[in-house]
Amino acid sequence: MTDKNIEQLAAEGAVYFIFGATGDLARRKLFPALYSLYREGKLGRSFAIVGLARRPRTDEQFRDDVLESIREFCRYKPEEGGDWREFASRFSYHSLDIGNVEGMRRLNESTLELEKRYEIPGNRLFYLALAPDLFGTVSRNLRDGGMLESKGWHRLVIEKPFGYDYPSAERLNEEIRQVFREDEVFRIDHYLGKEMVQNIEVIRFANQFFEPLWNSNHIANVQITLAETVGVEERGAYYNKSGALRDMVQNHMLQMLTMIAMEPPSRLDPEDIRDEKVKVLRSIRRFASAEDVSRRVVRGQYAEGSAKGKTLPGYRQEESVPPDSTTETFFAARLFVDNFRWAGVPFYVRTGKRLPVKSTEIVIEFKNVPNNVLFARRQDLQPNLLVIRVNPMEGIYIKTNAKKPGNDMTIQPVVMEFCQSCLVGINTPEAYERLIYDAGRGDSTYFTRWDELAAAWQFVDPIAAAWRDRPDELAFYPAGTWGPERASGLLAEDGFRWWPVNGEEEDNVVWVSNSKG
Ligand SMILES: NC(=O)C1=CN([C@@H]2O[C@H](COP(=O)(O)OP(=O)(O)OC[C@H]3O[C@@H](n4cnc5c(N)ncnc54)[C@H](OP(=O)(O)O)[C@@H]3O)[C@@H](O)[C@H]2O)C=CC1
Ligand SMILES: O=C1O[C@H](COP(=O)(O)O)[C@@H](O)[C@H](O)[C@H]1O
Repeated sequence: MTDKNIEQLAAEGAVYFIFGATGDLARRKLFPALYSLYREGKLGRSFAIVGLARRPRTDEQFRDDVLESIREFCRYKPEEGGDWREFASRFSYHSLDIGNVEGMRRLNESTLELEKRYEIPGNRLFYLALAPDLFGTVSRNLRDGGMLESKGWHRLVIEKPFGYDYPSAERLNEEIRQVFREDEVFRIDHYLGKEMVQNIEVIRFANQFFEPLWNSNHIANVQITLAETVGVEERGAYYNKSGALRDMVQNHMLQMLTMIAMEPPSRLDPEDIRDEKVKVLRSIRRFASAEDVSRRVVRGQYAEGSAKGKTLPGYRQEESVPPDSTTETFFAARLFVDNFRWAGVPFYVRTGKRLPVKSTEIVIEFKNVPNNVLFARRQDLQPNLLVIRVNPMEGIYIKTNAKKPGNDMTIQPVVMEFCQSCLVGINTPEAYERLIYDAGRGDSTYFTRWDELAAAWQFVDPIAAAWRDRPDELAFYPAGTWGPERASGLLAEDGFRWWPVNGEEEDNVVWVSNSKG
């Protein structure tokens, strides 16, 4: 699709239906994102937003809820510019049990009136902020209730988790496919909406610096860390069935890996980009056996610990978690992408809850200069690094070696950082903003296609199966630490180590950054 087409589609406007409008996701992410888009004129020429859930609410009560959520979570404040009343007037609430087809018919009638009033040409975007077991029912009832008969386009935006394993994901996909075409389905992975994840394409494909080096001849290893300080909070009912593998690895971690590893697409077209990503997912070396999983994967659960002088409960002591749970809250692994470009390069991935910092970073560690007669044996020589800081700090830095000023030939590692989120005036859009905007204009680049999702589940399922047979291999780590010791062992076995994340400085490194005055 050309830029011009995309802009025209965005300009047409649509009715945005938020199913699950009284829920947590709508409150914390979706309403604020819609308001930011409104403030930036990105909801199209004309729009209306309909919130749906079972509990009764008047339009006025609903608008008050929305206002509260925007005040709390949005990067734009209704009091500081913009026309809040105009925005609020486009919001309405419809009480509906999505199992009820008659209710859907009534929704269609009121939607036709809305479309007439605001001159919206029948474009309808259905955002399902609902439990996944309702996705199939909603899809069927949207069709049976006549909601898909309007003249414009129809798009279904679906939240994660998309299934629990490959068979359940396939069943779910089949239910949706009975009603929607693949190009009408937008499966959210909010990491793909993050500014720095999207920036990977530019860093890789618009810099002659990096592209020639982006392969196993020059890269020693890749490290992807997604660390969180939070515990399971009140989400135990969901998380205890999911664990880090399904909650983070199957989606966000593998998506970041594919962005780093994929071949350049022939065009910047959603299908071309996603074709390349699928190839990576299919090239990730499968685990051959339970022993292979034990060798290459570390599985942990946080025990009681502390952070900032505060005692933190262990996972099993959390209120919403069974006291004998064997669910993993930490995952680390050594993965390989078995293709020409990446042969033999380890990709170390780790994610966990109750780690010391909140930080998502991708480190590319380069090989040392070959046969460097001058410096190869120097203790002070460090490998070059390229670090992409995804979240919450956004930016990029490179670590190089330089001569320390003085009479001796002492080597000094120097970091040069561009801290994007430190720039005054930068008000980075939230991932959900970008994704709702893209869905509104029909750009599916940063959504997961079914074959990507299928490949990710097919990779992850054997790990879960191996764990079922070996529950004793769960290792406990004190909350507030970097997970089980073995996570460092994974790298040490190959002669590597995890590089510090979150801008933690090491001794003897000169750090030049727009964040440090
Ligand atoms: N919260 C988050 O941060 C994240 C959530 N997600 C995913 O988003 C989805 C929603 O999550 P979340 O908002 O936390 O869930 P909540 O439990 O907070 O909200 C669920 C919503 O669904 C509505 N609902 C439930 N049953 C029906 C029904 N039969 N008919 C109509 N509406 C119904 C509820 O309203 P009512 O009871 O009034 O009917 C409520 O508005 C899930 O798939 C979750 O995995 C993904 C990433 C992050
Ligand atoms: O999808 C999820 O992501 C969040 C972490 O997202 P981030 O944008 O804050 O890094 C995680 O806490 C949650 O368990 C998971 O479901």
